[in-house]
Amino acid sequence: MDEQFLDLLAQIYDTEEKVVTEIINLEAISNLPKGTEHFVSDLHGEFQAFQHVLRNGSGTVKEKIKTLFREVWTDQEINDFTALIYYPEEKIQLVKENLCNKQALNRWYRQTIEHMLKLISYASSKYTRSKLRKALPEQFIYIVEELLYKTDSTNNKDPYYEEIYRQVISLGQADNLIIGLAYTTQRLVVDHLHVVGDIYDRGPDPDKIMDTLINYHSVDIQWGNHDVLWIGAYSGSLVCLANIIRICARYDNLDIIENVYGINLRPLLNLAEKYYDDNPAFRPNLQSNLNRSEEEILQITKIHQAIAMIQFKLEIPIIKRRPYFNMSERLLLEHIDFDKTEIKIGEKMYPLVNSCFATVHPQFPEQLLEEEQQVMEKLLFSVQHSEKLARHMNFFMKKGSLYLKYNGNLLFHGCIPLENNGNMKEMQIEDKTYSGRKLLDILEYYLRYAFAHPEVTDDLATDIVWYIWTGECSSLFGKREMTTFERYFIKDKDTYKERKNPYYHLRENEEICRKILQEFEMNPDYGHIINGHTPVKEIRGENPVKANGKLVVIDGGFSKAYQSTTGIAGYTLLYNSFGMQLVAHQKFNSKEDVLCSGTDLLSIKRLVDKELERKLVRETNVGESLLEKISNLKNLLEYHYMK
Ligand SMILES: O=P(O)(O)OC[C@H]1O[C@](O)(COP(=O)(O)O)[C@@H](O)[C@@H]1O
Ligand SMILES: [Mn+2]
Repeated sequence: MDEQFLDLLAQIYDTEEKVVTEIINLEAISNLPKGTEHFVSDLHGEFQAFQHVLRNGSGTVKEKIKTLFREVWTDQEINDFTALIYYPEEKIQLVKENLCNKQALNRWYRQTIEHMLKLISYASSKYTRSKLRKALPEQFIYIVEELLYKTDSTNNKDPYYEEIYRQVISLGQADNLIIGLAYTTQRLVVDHLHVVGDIYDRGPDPDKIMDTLINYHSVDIQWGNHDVLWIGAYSGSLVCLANIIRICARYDNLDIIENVYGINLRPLLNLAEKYYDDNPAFRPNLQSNLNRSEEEILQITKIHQAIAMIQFKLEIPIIKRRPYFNMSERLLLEHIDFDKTEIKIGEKMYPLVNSCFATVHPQFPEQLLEEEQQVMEKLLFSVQHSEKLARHMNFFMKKGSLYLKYNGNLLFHGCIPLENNGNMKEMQIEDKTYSGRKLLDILEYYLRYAFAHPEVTDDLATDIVWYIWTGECSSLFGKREMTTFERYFIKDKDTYKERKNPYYHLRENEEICRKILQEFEMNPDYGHIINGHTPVKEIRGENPVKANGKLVVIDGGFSKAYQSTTGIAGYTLLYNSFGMQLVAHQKFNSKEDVLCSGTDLLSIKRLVDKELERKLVRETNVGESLLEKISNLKNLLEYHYMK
C-alpha cells in the first residue's frame, strides 16, 4: 500500500478511534438491504406526468401507506393521505377549506403529523440514522428526531412529546412541518434514480424536468438521441441546432427556445416571413391548452418551413465529408427534379407535395442563402450564451453517459448495433473500425470532445454528435434512416418506413442479451439490459420484458403524442432488495384529478426478477466502494496505529 496515500488518509482519520469507528460504521452500512433504484425513460418534456411518478415513487408510497394503515383506514382515508404525501401544499389547502373550525384543524394536524412520522419511520427502516437525517426538513430535524426515536417505555416523557406537538401547531408551524415530512417520504422511497434518455423534445417542459433532476438527491442519465441533439446544438453543431428548433416548431413549443432559454427567434421569423407561406405539412401539432390565434399558427408554420429547409441543406456537406457515415441515400435535395417537383428515391420517382423550396438553388442545393447563414450564426451565438441552457447542458455532461453499468445491470437508451447474425456491427470512423462497447466508448469520447470545443462547428467530433442523433450505428438511434423529409413532402407512406437495426428484434433472444452483457464485462447470469427509445405497443400485445427476463424496455409513452400507439402512459422500473418490478402507468390527467378524486391512476406491477436472497448494500456499486474504503482503513490501522 502506498505510504503517501496512507499518510494522507491519516490526516482525516487522525486517531485510532476515528479509524475504528469508521470501519464499524461502513461494515454495518454494507450489511443493510440495498436501496431502491427507480428507472424512467422517454420523458419528452412531460414534466407534470414525470413529477407525479417521482412523487409517488411508481406506487411505492401508496404501497407503504397501505401496509401500515390498511387494517384501520377506509380506501378514502388511504387516498386522502396518499394525496397529501404527493401534493402536500395543495392538499393542506383543500383540508382547510373543508374543515369547519380551528379545533378540528388542530386535531387533524396532530393526527396527521403522527401518521406521517409512522410512515417515515417505516420507509426509513432500512437506512442509517444519518441518511434519514439528511432527508429530513432542515429546520425541524431536532423535533422530528425526538418524536421518531421515542424510547421511553415508562411513559415519563409523554407530556414532553405532547408539548412538542402542541407547540408546533400553536406556533403556526404545522403546515411547514407536514410539507417537509411529505417531501422526506418521497425522497426516502427512492434511493437512486436512472433516467434512460430522451428528456427533451415533443412535450412542453423539458427545462422543468432538468431543474428537478439537478435538485434530485441521487441521479444518473443515459442520454437519448433527443438529448444529444440539444447537446450538439450547444456544442456548435448547426444541423443539430436546426433540428431542435424544427421539432419545437412542429410541436408548438417555440416558447422553450424563446422564453425559457432566451434565444431570439426574430431573425429567423423575418427570414420565414420573406420566403414562406401557409403549408399544411408544416402546421404545428397544437398543444391543447394553448389558444393560438390563426396569425400565430401561420407564423409558426413559416418558421417551421424555414428551419426545416436549413436543416436539409446543412445535412449535405456533412454526409459528403464523412463517407463512412454511410448516409449518401439521404442527400435528398440533390435528387429533386425542381421543374417537375419530383424526387427520385431508390429507383422510384415520387411527386413532391407541400413543397417550399424557394431558397434552394437547384444546382447547389446545399448552399445556404446569405440570410440563412446569418440567421444560423445569430441563433448559435444566442444558444451558446444562454445561461440556463449552459446549466442544463453542463448537468447532462456531469451526470450523463451513453451507457452505464450499475449494480450488475446495463443501461442504454436505444440499441447495441448488431448484424443480422447477432454479431456486433462495425462502424468505420476515419481509418479505424469499432463495434460493441468500443464503438459506444469512441462515440462518447467524440461527444465530450465536441462539448469541450464549442467554437469548432465542422470537425469530426461535432459531426459525430449529429450522427449519434440519426446514424444507423448510433446506439441511441439505430435505424437505417430518419425519414423526416419524406413525411413532409411525399404522400406515399411506404417511404416513411425507418428500417430498424436487427438488435430491435434480436433482443427477444436470451443468448443475444447474454452476449451483449459479456461484451460489457458483466455477469450474464445476474445482469439485465434496460432500454428506452422504442415505444412498447402494449395495445398490440407487445411485452416490455424480453429474452426470458434479461431485457426490459421501459418506453411506454410518457409522451402524449405516442400514447395512442402504446395504449398506456409509460413504464417505470423499480429495483429494490427483493428484486425488480415493472410498473405500467395509466394516463396522467392532472394533479387536480389526484387531489379531488384522491385516486391515483396507477400502475399494474409485474415481477421481472426476484432475488433469491435479499440483496445487501455490499453487493452493489456503492457497496463495492465501501468495501474498498474499509480495506484502506484497515491498512491504515495496521500501518499507523498498530506498530
Ligand atoms: O413523430 P415525430 O416527432 O415527427 O418524430 C419522428 C421521428 O422521431 C424518431 O422516432 C426519433 O425519436 P424517438 O427517439 O423519440 O423515437 C425518428 O425515428 C422519427 O423519424
Ligand atoms: Mn429515443
